[in-house]
Amino acid sequence: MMTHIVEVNGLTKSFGNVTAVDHVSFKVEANKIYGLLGRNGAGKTTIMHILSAQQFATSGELKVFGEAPYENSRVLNQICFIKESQKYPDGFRVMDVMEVAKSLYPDWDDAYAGALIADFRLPLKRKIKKLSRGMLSSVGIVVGLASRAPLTIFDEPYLGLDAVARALFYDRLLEDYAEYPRTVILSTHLIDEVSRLLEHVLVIDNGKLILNEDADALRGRACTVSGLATAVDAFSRGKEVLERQSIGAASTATILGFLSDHDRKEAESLGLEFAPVSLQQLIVHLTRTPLAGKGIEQA
Ligand SMILES: Nc1ncnc2c1ncn2[C@@H]1O[C@H](COP(=O)(O)OP(=O)(O)OP(=O)(O)O)[C@@H](O)[C@H]1O
Repeated sequence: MMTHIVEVNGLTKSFGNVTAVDHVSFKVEANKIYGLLGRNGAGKTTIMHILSAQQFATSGELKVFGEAPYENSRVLNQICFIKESQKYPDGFRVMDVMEVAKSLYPDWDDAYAGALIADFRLPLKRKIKKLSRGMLSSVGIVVGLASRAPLTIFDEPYLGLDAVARALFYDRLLEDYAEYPRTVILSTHLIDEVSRLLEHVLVIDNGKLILNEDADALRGRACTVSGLATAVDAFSRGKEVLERQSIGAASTATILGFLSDHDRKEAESLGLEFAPVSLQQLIVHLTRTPLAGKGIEQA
């Protein structure tokens, strides 16, 4: 049985002299929630456009549900792609979007869509053009969830969405996913907010895949130690320190790598305190360096 629903090998996409996606290889397993993370312009949207056959790769191999996705209805029927700036035909009302979605997605659940519309307080008869920015995002989220597509891709789906609506999205996604497992790829900058949802993390930086790891494993990948600067110094020696901050005699160091029992005992004896590093902090650390030698010339 096929468990990888996406297989990408050496995927590259260039726009003139900009390499938006640079030899990226990864696999996506069925029935998992993936976070596709990275800074602005990293190449996330381009990858999602290629997976959903909205753009051609310049080179590399791509299989989605075991096949090339281009003009392939067997594959495309199984993908729902929700983007932040979705355009709808003039005059479309919320109910028209739902009707079209119903005809597009074989696993669409009308009753569930209705419940979500009520949850997100969407006025069915209102024209899409008259919706607020946040309501427009909610329309996309309702379509993405109710499509129950085997591969559902959300690209920054919540521009303008308030905190209550975002929490509703996360809760509904988790509940429905538990009942109807499918693969979700979520691209977002709100990493802390979605952190509990993610089972696997792909981090793209400047077109390259720099991290492809199970989210739980990643959560244990770094920690901060704090205490007296001299003790932090002694403990950090020989370890990979991502960040160091000092205030007076007190210091904090963010250390990459798993700490052994021996390390923990040493830290205790030095009077140091541990704290976990959030996924967001870790990713910020991993992607914060400037692009050496590239400046802003790349455009
Ligand atoms: N149609 C295009 N023509 C030229 N350059 C493009 C085009 N689409 C994307 N790019 C460039 O490719 C790079 C990756 O863009 P992409 O939209 O994939 O990034 P992203 O990770 O989704 O960013 P963000 O988080 O800001 O949405 C950027 O440098 C962007 O300027």
